[in-house]
Amino acid sequence: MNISPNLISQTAQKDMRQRLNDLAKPVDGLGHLEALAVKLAGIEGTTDLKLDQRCCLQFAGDHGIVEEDVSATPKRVTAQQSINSLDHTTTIGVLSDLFHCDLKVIDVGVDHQFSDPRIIDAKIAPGTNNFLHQSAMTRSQAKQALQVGFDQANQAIKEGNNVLLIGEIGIGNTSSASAIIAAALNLPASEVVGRGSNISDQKMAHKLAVIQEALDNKTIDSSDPIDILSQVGGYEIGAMCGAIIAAANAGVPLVLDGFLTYSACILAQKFIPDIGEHVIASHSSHENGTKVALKSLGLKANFNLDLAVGEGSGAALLLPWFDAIENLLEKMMTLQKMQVAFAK
Ligand SMILES: O=C(O)c1ccc[n+]([C@@H]2O[C@H](COP(=O)([O-])O)[C@@H](O)[C@H]2O)c1
Ligand SMILES: Cc1cc2nc[nH]c2cc1C
Repeated sequence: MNISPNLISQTAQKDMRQRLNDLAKPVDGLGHLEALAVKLAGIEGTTDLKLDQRCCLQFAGDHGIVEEDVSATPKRVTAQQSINSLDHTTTIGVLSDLFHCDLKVIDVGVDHQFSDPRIIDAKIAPGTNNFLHQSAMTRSQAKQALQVGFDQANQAIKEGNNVLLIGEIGIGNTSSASAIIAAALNLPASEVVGRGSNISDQKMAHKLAVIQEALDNKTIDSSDPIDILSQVGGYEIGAMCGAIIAAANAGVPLVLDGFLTYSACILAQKFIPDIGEHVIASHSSHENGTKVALKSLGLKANFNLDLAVGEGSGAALLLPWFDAIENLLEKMMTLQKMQVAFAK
């Protein structure tokens, strides 16, 4: 996995501001859509944005920490929803159809032997170890997880996709993501642990205690993303981190989804400190640690619907905004043609 992020083009950003200012509307009239268009221009290095070939990479993995009763959901849902996504009956399955986005499901670490050939088999192990008592995975497995995501993203780009979305399915993974963010940012678990797939107050107190105990029992090098990933991570989270790095290298916009994708991006930030410049945030997740994670990445979410689904579903909901940007740039009348100049 080589790490050589494409430079963000300030020229393309400046040209995009100019192009937006010349559209038949008040200056800054398109508000946040304009900021999004400028960011996309910087990533792609052109004002001639290409946003029509989209692919969501949904990475799937199981988590040993579920033995500690930290989730509301049975573990087998990871495997079930992986198949359901391919049948287009999950949230991302429906939304990816609706918004013209290809969807790939990649098994990086599900505790199930799939016989469905539509699942991309990149299984490293049948789930992580319980990180309360052991390392979640070895350093070598952590590197493999990064490589899986890196390769899958590069493959999707090679196939002609000009926008990548990342998502996941992994029962128990909000525990892992919280521990990753706490370890990476040197924060107590209480600042990042949340309700995940909607646990009760009682279970929430227990989950918090489990994650804090796990962190207290480990010595994690907060500057080393492989150490963090191997001690408390998840295979699908590592893969998402690899996908983020590949997209940044290629200058292809990658849309983050919710909390799990933030944890992957915080790992990617250890490799590429300005990674927030290279990725697009979609929504602001319902999960507790959202604010602190997005702040650390220097990212502002574009919308907040209090989503807590994951799968890439929130990222897909940003796609109509991309359609809007592409169409407005292409079809709108210009002030120049109208011979309109604004009064100073
Ligand atoms: O994307 C989010 O922000 C998000 C927030 C809460 C839960 N989830 C989803 O719920 C699952 C993890 O929840 P849990 O309680 O099992 O840790 C996992 O499959 C995620 O996709 C996702
Ligand atoms: C049904 C269900 C679907 C999910 N998708 C992502 N996480 C999930 C958790 C549950 C419970």
